[in-house]
Amino acid sequence: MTSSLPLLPPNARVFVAGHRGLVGSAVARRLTADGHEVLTRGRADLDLRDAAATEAYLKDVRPDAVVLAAAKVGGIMANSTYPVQFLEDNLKIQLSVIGGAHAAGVGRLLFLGSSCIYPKLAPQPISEDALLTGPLEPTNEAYALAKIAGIVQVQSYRKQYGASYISAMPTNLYGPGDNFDLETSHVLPALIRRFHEAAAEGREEVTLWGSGTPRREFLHVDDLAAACAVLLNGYDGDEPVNIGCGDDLTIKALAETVAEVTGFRGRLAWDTSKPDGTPRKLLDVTRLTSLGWKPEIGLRDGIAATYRWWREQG
Ligand SMILES: NC(=O)C1=CN([C@@H]2O[C@H](COP(=O)(O)OP(=O)(O)OC[C@H]3O[C@@H](n4cnc5c(N)ncnc54)[C@H](OP(=O)(O)O)[C@@H]3O)[C@@H](O)[C@H]2O)C=CC1
Ligand SMILES: C[C@H]1O[C@H](OP(=O)(O)OP(=O)(O)OC[C@H]2O[C@@H](n3cnc4c(=O)[nH]c(N)nc43)[C@H](O)[C@@H]2O)[C@@H](O)[C@@H](O)C1=O
Repeated sequence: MTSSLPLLPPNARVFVAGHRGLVGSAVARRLTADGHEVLTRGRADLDLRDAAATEAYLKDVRPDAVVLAAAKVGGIMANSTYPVQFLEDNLKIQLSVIGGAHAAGVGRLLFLGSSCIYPKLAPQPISEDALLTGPLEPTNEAYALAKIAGIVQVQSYRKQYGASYISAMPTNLYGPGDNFDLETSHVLPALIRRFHEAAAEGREEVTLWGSGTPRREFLHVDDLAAACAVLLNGYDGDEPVNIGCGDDLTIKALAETVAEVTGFRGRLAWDTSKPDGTPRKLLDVTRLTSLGWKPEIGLRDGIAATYRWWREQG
């Protein structure tokens, strides 16, 4: 269901959970630019796995809306190495924040899931109704199940209490504020770092994970934040909404683009002892684009801007 009314009032007070992360920081920038007041709380002051503390905080500040961008997040190796934390931390954060928002009378909430919630071999591009139609990708099953529970939690608050809570499923994201740790990061920041360091050290070969054949769709986080604003203002339906750019490429093609941007001229090698993950997960974004959103940052420009940002961090 869509609405012609702005579902988020002007100058709304919005609690962005996870405001220091890739997504939360971009959403906070966007909402601030749109004239809203962004409320934040660092993890040292509020561990969002603590349901009582989270509810007390939300009852104290009583925001008009909540964006749930706090989560235990990581790339393929982190997901497959630490399934306990990816399952339990995410379930706890979701129970605390979504339940706490309802207890505090918060009228509007946006929950962020991920494209990995869909079956490993879902038909491409993946539409929202592919959810729960087949087995999940094993490297991120624990994380995906936690996120699926979050979607059902949102739908349950809608059904039982009429809450105006919604879910969005972003594709692979990148941009300023990303995690560049080689063990835990997603592929795009890992490639930027690997190629930058190899070029700086004059190395002739860089080894990447897997076979290079899986396909991924990448969206700049500022485009994601714009999509979140569109959804907060104009979408109030039970079904999650996919957020992606509508185009994908192989990891090998991504690597060639990142190598070009970072000035690495050497060879690529592939460590096939590392997992490939799902072969493809291109999202069908018809539902979102029908609300008037479209991506504005092309992949090469986005990678170049992210590379500049990362170098500026020292
Ligand atoms: N990155 C991606 O490619 C994609 C991300 N998403 C979704 O977007 C959302 C945000 O991801 P992203 O920004 O990339 O992740 P980040 O790791 O960059 O940010 C996560 C944020 O959550 C906070 N956080 C984690 N655990 C707790 C806790 N127990 N208490 C308080 N704060 C906590 C972190 O705090 P601190 O800074 O203190 O660590 C951090 O600010 C997630 O739901 C993720 O599933 C979906 C698809 C793709
Ligand atoms: C957003 C999404 O992110 C994760 O799923 P993923 O897309 O499979 O993750 P990824 O970005 O880590 O890898 C993408 C591809 O790239 C290859 N690859 C090559 N070289 C490196 C490398 O150096 N690092 C990494 N991380 N990957 C590499 C890697 O082998 C894989 O084939 C899940 O957390 C999932 O839960 C989720 O939601």
